[in-house]
Amino acid sequence: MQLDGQYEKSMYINGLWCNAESGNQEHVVNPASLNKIKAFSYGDGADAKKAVEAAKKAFTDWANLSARERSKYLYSAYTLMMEKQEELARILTTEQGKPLAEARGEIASAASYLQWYAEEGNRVYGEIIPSSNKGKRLFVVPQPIGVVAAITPWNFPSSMITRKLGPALAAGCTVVLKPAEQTPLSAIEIVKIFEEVRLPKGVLNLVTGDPTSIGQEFMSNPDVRLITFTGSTEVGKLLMRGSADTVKKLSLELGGHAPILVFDDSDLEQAVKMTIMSKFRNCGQTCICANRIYVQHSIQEEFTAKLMEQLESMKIGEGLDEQVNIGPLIDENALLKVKHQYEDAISKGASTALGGKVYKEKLNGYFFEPTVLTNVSNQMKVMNEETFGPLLPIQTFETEEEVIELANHDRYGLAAYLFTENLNRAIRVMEKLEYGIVGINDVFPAVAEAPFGGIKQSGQGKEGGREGIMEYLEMKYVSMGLKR
Ligand SMILES: NC(=O)C1=CN([C@@H]2O[C@H](COP(=O)(O)OP(=O)(O)OC[C@H]3O[C@@H](n4cnc5c(N)ncnc54)[C@H](OP(=O)(O)O)[C@@H]3O)[C@@H](O)[C@H]2O)C=CC1
Ligand SMILES: O=C(O)CCCC(=O)O
Repeated sequence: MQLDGQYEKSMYINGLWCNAESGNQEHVVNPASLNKIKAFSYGDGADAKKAVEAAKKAFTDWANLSARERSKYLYSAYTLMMEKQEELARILTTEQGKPLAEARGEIASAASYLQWYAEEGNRVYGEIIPSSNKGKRLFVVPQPIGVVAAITPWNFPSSMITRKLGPALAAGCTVVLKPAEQTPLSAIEIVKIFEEVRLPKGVLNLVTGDPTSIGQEFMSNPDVRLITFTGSTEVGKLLMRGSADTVKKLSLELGGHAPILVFDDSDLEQAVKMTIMSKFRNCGQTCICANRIYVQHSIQEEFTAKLMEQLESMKIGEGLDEQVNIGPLIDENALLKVKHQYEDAISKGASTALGGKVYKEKLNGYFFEPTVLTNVSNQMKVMNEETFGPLLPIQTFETEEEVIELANHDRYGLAAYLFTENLNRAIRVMEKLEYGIVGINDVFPAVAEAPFGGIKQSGQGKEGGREGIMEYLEMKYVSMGLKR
């Protein structure tokens, strides 16, 4: 795809690229330069309805293929995606802003979900239950749930899509995808890959446009049997409420507010390095990003000094520049949210150890300096709300019990991390953390082969791993009377 400001037909319904029925269009904006890079179709509920009809029509044939046959399409899509890694990474960086090295990593990660589910689709087993009645046989038969509506965010415009498409298609479901309006280009490219591997028409459909109207159609249409969503907790709740009337299954990957616990018996070099990687990758816009850092009091000075030393060398700028390691935030609202949390913390007594300003040097985009706050307390917004930006607050603690309490005192429960070299402490603390994912001396838990997902207001359901495909399956129970 040439990012040349031209118009891109971005709706793919029943195997055909098309415009929105309304004829409306919007632009994709590069968050680093604020240049308009491409126009795309801005559809609504009417387009979503057509897409659901197409997905419904395609369902029976797709579900009736053998898992092996479905797997071939996924495996070919994986191979093609890896062949196009560089091209796709550049598109991703241009519309989303993350540094190119991270974008390349995201494409590889996105492809890995297609590869892994191409394999896992072949291992969807049923069950035979020993019956208490000699005259009966009891079975459980897994079957695809039906038409799936997938709503995805802008922070990982490729991998959040394939994390849903991989297991859904492998299970035998058909899909209508609605990507974020900031990043439709990566979604278009993924659909083109499936078109190129000749996925049967209607199995994968794409609608771009008005989230409220498209979301309304997904929620009210009885033919949509599952909504799988990654995004904010607020929209997740709205989808839950709106899906009540049609009693849909929901798989929700929502906000997070991850704590990092650094104990005095940790490998400090490793803890500092990984804290930086967790907090500043994707400019802090990752739902499992470290949001609050708790450092044991006795090592706080040394930890902060080492952290600052490493942060000084970070380069802010446009992600296509290979030297850059911090790109822009996605839009103005995201920038204002970070600024607001920073000002709130300062007004309540925090000190700025580094950064603190909107970054404008020769750049038009939504840049904020990597920022470190010390003298931080529980009353500050940054310790209570998801930041989604490059703001790193450090609070100290004295005891294990105290920091577990601080970490768990939250409405979110997605990911938490701890650094310690003490095996007993690692297990003890891990077991007490009320989170769906715990990283011990590790901040990169998201892999295709493991179940990713939150508890509390961070969502329900899992993506990745054996559990990930279960979201897309119904377990049909069969009770059979036996004649002898
Ligand atoms: N868990 C995660 O990975 C993510 C968490 N977030 C959190 O959410 C905050 C806000 O980000 P934002 O992009 O606004 O997140 P949203 O939850 O608004 O967006 C995520 C997806 O939901 C869609 N959407 C928005 N409103 C509706 C609706 N009424 N019905 C159906 N779909 C809808 C969006 O479409 P559209 O783009 O067209 O608005 C997008 O595709 C972030 O600052 C962050 O805290 C955000 C993104 C990802
Ligand atoms: O922000 C998310 O929802 C997923 C993180 C993906 C990753 O770590 O690669």
